[in-house]
Amino acid sequence: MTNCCDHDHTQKPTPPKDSCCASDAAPACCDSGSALISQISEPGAAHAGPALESSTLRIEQMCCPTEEGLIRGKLQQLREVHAMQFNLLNRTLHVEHQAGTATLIVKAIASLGMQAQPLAAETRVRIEQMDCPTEERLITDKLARQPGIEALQFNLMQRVLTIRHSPDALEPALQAIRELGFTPQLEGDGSQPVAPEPTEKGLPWQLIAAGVAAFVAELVHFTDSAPEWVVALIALGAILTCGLDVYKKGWIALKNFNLNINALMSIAVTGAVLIGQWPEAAMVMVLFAIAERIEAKSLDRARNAIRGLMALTPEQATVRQPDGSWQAREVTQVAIGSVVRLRPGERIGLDGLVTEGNSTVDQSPITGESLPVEKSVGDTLFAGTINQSGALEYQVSAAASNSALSRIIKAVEEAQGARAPTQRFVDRFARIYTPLVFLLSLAVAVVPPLLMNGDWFQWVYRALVLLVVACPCALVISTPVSIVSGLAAAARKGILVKGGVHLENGRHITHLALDKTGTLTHGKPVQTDYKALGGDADSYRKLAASLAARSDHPVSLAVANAAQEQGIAIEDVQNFEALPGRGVRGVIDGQRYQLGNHRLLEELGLCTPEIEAELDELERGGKTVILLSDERRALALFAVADTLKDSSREAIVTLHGMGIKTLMLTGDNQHTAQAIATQVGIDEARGDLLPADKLATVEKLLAQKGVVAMVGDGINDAPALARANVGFAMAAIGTDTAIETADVAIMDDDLRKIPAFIRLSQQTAAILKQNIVLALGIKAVFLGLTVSGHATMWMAVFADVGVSLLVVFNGLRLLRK
Ligand SMILES: Nc1ncnc2c1ncn2[C@@H]1O[C@H](COP(=O)(O)OP(=O)(O)OP(=O)(O)O)[C@@H](O)[C@H]1O
Ligand SMILES: [Cu+]
Repeated sequence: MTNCCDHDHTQKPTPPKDSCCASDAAPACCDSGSALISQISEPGAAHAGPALESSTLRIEQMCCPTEEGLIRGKLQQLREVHAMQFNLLNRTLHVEHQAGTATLIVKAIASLGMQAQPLAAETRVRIEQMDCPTEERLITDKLARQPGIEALQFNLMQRVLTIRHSPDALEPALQAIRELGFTPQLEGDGSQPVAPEPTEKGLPWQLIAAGVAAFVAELVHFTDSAPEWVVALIALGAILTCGLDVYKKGWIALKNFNLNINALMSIAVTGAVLIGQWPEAAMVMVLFAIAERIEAKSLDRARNAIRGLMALTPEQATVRQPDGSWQAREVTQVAIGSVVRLRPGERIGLDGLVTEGNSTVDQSPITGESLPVEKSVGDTLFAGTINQSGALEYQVSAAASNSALSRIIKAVEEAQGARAPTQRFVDRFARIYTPLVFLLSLAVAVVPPLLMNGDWFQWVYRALVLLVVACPCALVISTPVSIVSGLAAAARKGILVKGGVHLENGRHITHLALDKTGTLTHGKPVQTDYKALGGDADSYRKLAASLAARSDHPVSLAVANAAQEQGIAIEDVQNFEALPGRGVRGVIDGQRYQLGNHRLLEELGLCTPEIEAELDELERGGKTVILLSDERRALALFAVADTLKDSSREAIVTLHGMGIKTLMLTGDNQHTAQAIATQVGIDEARGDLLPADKLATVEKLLAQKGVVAMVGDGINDAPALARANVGFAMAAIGTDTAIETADVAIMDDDLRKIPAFIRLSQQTAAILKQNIVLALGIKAVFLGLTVSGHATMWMAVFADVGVSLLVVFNGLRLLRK
């Protein structure tokens, strides 16, 4: 049988080749700065009760922001739509909406003359009773036979099952889950923080009473102070007090031909009763119940490590009322656009833009970087961070459920659901292991008495002990606990890892390709040289500034800023166009001008040897040069220089120490690229690359059997990032594109987080290995002890519990890394 959970759930989006925004011949609407993915959310609907569903629609005709605007406007009018996320690169739209309203949305889009094809609906179902891997197996088997179910993704940590299904397959699936004795609940808005419910498994008094009863039964039996039927009665009381639930679950599993721990325990305890071992049966059941409880408790700790971040946002914010007074409001009730006041030292409740005041903010809860960041009018604030010295006022830019922090938490929780390779291995192993041990114990019970004249009682007893040993719980739980702890530890450092796979792959990285602008450098170049190539220097400067002011490319920004500082007024530009990888062009006063790099000048056929010599000298100094030209000749040149981040050098040294080869990929020219590469100590520099060339370079490295990671800013590097084995996005905080497209999002712009991530990946791998060896080793020892008759049943339960706890605590160690 093919199990739908064996798929790799972390497939990267591969952008279609003909996408208009990724190709070099991009239309004017697709300047390099325009985000390919954007998100909105309706403030009011964020905490409304009804169950939500999310659908991914593919809209072929949607390839430019204009169509996005159209659809956005239309869907915003629908009350059923809660949030939408456009991905122009893949031409998909991800909508969160009220359950069952997908067709309504498709119709609304059709009314705009566009066809929306539902890829699949995704529903998050919370199943409180699902907290052991064995239950997951039960559900997988049952649902795999249902039509219309495309994929299942279990997150045992959150007890959430995400079902990808065709629109009408949800109800039958829920019904099937109910038949297994579970109560599925449709999850509301997944981004809303839900207080984790405490795990209650049989009230403690029941456990205590059962424990006392089991102990008394053992005592009475041992001292022979009452007839055997009294012992049996007390033991039965103990078994029923704490074991009914186990029997119920065990029965459901058996009915579905599944041997989970509950089924094994039920058989073992029943078997012990049948051969008259009453006190032992009671003891085993009590120990098992206690073990389950402890294990659930420690799993809660891992489960809450992420939610703990959520606790960072205060519940209230001080909001300005229409009459100008200030009042404390629940953050979930604050609408986008409201103005909020912050006292010094106060935690920030919502994302927003500063409208008044100056202060510093401790952003470490999100970025892991404790150095305070200066904030003044126009700067972005993030929910969960801490205002320090001054008072601030800010305008709310996102609903509480859609803040950067909420999205980070949501992404990490989703990452937990995706199976890491080790976990897939362990799951497959457990699937063979349990039936195998079950068969072995059958053989142990039957073969020696029949063929070797063994004692029936003795061998049946040994077989029952084996059944207890057969429980794979410790093995199965060890992996997710370690991975989740690793993900949480990373999140605390400001590294958002989008799946256990990446955490496992990180340590294998052999090559790291780095983007230059904004990754190695600050991405804020400053104009250093200006030279008119004959003619009117002042008017050329004005023309260049007018063109540059229209672009948000860092090189243009540098030229525009320099002009502004010198008080140069800018002129109107018609037919403005961005030429990706080259520059910009437009018409001023009826004359066409271009402002761009050497490549552009060559393509226009306006380059001369004199210009080339000029360029050569500036570029060797690590400067980037762009030229202003009209239809006939180059008019002026502008050189800008970017500064290296202090952290870049250190990060590269550490990476080299780890044996990783570094390679710089940039759209800038080869000379500048080489100059900067030498400054930071990078192995190799490749310049003059168009976005498609970056992708090709990554592919070439992949073909050479390297494990290639790429780090970039996630906008024009998106295709290369997606193609690399591990794609890192820098400075991801606040940009949806980066969080969406990257495998690993670095919240601030500190390159040293990459070696930190690799180290964490190594530590996680070590702990995974230890756990598997521990779990299997102790089982093997017990297998031997049992068959040779040295182990009792309660010792087996004890060992089983012991290993489970051991691997869980070993996994939780990662939280402290
Ligand atoms: N809008 C623009 N304004 C001015 N120059 C531009 C513009 N777009 C591209 N250029 C020129 O083309 C070169 C390549 O641009 P591209 O955006 O591909 O890479 P980059 O951002 O400079 O570098 P990196 O690839 O490291 O991010 C730039 O260095 C710049 O000289
Ligand atoms: Cu040239």
